[in-house]
Amino acid sequence: MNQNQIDTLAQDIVRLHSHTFAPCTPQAVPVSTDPAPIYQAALRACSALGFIATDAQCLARAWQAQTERTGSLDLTHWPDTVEDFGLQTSPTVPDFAPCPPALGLYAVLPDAAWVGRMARAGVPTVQLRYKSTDTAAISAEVHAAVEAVRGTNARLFINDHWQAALAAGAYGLHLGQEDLDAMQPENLAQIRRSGLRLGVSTHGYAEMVRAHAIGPSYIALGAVFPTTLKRMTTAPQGLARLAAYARLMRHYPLVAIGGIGLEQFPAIRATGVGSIAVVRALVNAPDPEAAAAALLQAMT
Ligand SMILES: Cc1ncc(COP(=O)(O)OP(=O)(O)O)c(N)n1
Ligand SMILES: Cc1ncsc1CCOP(=O)(O)O
Ligand SMILES: [Mg+2]
Repeated sequence: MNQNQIDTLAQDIVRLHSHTFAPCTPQAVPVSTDPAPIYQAALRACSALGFIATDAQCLARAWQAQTERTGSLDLTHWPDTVEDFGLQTSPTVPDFAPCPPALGLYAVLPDAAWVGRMARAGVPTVQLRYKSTDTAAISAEVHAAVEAVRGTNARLFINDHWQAALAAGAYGLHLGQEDLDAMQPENLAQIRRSGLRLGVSTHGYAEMVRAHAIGPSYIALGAVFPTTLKRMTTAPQGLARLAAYARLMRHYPLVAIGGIGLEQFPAIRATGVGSIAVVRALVNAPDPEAAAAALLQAMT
């Protein structure tokens, strides 16, 4: 295939998928040494469709693998098969304790008092997201959160503080990509052996590939919409990408997060994710219990 044919192929992929991923902010095409024409065309197309370099590279490999696996180039079929992303259907390492496939409404909360309040309001999955570097304060808040959900049906995940989560006997732990960077393989192995469930944040294809290699209990996908609560290094993913990610990661319990309120619930649910995580929709609500009831209703 010559350069003109590769360019035409790239344009065809963009033409067929730009309506799905619009609006797109084209990204620079990453330098690549892979000479395969499908890879080259897909790399250009995915960059034009707004995927950041690492994600465009993952997608280009997947387009190439999909074509080799099926024996034909189907430009209409956006890659959605884990094997085409170089992943096995079941991860080998370390494979964490399972959690239910649908975690339902997931409240991410700033302290143990909020955790108890939302657990008593019937929210099935709650997270203590207590930002502090004071080890004693962290330990006290995590223990208080574990106590706060006692007698309710809520599953409690602890954000960031894995040692405290282990010590307090929480249901699970949530880690982001930077948290994973700071972990030793032995730390992850210890968490897995303890039976603590692990949720991992992802913001695109490359991070999903990384998460899959760890084999977490669930995968969080975000930020779907702009959020004021966290400085994100990636652009909001939007509904179309969320749907594509949800198709690829369908074997995992999935959690959508970021800028989601009651109004967005139907569209998010339609992507197939079994859980929606919110912060402001609950903690900024004039009546958080009433807001929880409405969000719970929208989850069913
Ligand atoms: C359910 C869920 N998804 C994503 C996050 C974000 O985690 P992380 O990227 O580590 O950022 P911080 O929350 O630690 O600021 C989350 N907490 N929960
Ligand atoms: C912690 C976190 N991680 C990704 S978005 C986010 C904050 C979500 O808050 P909100 O639901 O208020 O947008
Ligand atoms: Mg974190």
